[in-house]
Amino acid sequence: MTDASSPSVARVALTALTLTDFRNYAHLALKLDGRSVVLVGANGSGKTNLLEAVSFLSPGRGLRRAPYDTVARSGGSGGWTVHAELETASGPVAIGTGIAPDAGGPRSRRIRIDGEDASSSDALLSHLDVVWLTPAMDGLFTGPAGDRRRFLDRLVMGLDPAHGRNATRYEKAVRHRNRLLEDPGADAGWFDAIETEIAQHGAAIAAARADLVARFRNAIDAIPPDASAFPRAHLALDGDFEARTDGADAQERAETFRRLLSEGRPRDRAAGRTLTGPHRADLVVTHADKAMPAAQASTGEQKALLIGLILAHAELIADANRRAPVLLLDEVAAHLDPNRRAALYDRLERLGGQIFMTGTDPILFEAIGERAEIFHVADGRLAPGA
Ligand SMILES: Nc1ncnc2c1ncn2[C@@H]1O[C@H](COP(=O)(O)OP(=O)(O)OP(=O)(O)O)[C@@H](O)[C@H]1O
Repeated sequence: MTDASSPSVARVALTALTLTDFRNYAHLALKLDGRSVVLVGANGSGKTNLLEAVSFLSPGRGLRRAPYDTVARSGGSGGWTVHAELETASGPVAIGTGIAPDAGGPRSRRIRIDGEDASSSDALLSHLDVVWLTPAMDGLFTGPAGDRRRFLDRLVMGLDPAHGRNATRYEKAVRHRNRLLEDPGADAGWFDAIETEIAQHGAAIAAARADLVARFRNAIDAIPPDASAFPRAHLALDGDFEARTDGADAQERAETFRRLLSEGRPRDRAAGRTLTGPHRADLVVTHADKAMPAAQASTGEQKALLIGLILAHAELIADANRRAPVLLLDEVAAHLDPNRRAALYDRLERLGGQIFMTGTDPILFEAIGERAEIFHVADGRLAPGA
């Protein structure tokens, strides 16, 4: 794999972060020197909340998948803001997001870039990529397929910003068809129209996912098995639609999907929902070094696999976008023995991006040395030093 810290990979770093009424932060004005950031503090002090604020600098609902109104501080105005100054290869960029106190619902947030309103949060991807790993992802390999699909779609979005928009349109069209399935008077022409739309978006989604899986495999296979402190993961897609369209080109995929939908109307009507398509796919993760399903690995192995997967993904983004992502690692260091921690910090240094890391004990971060700024977090406030 290309060493992401080569000069042609740009670095993006937050140099300031300002929060108002975000979770347990009434007001935070943080100046950063651009190095990585370590947050040390007791449980419930606000470490994950700060990472979550940074995750809102990318499209979507952040690392907790929280409805936008729920991150507003209890007892605050009802609105919230996150503002960041970025140092990028093309100069400084100011990014802001948030909701107003009277936003009236959880569905949308405002995005501002250099003082101008952006029409979509996808615009953030022009300036930075944010990748995260949190304890909430620990059950990814054994939990519901929907979690793995969402995870996969985030991976895809790191390389293909249009994917999120496609997925939203696709899901909307599938919901529309599901309503038609429940309507005994629904006209065949209405089905034809919505199925054509579903097939177009669905084929694009399946193609983008298949492309990510293939690129991921190439990147993973380029790492010699004993060259990483973390196990290597292989990804594969599993699903009825995926199996029937494996290797097909875009037009064949869309045509096959449209036919499957059309033929499946009686079955789907009986089920009350659309039973074929990318919304039913699963992401299969394998421990490549042991040729074993990730779901069968031990708890510690699953965590190590997940770390390896996220690192490989961050490296893939750096390689593809020629820009190292900002990486948020929540409570990762605590799971590693000192050798693996040191290996992690070295690999992060090679990645070349700004990393935000959390932990309850400063000893976890001793091996980082001068590569990071350390802050102590207590009760929604930050102070320099551990
Ligand atoms: N909307 C909100 N308004 C005010 N406080 C909130 C809000 N949401 C969460 N909190 C508070 O934030 C605190 C949790 O912060 P956070 O999850 O960042 O902790 P942490 O430092 O990561 O802890 P841990 O080490 O346990 O993961 C809790 O005390 C919680 O009550």
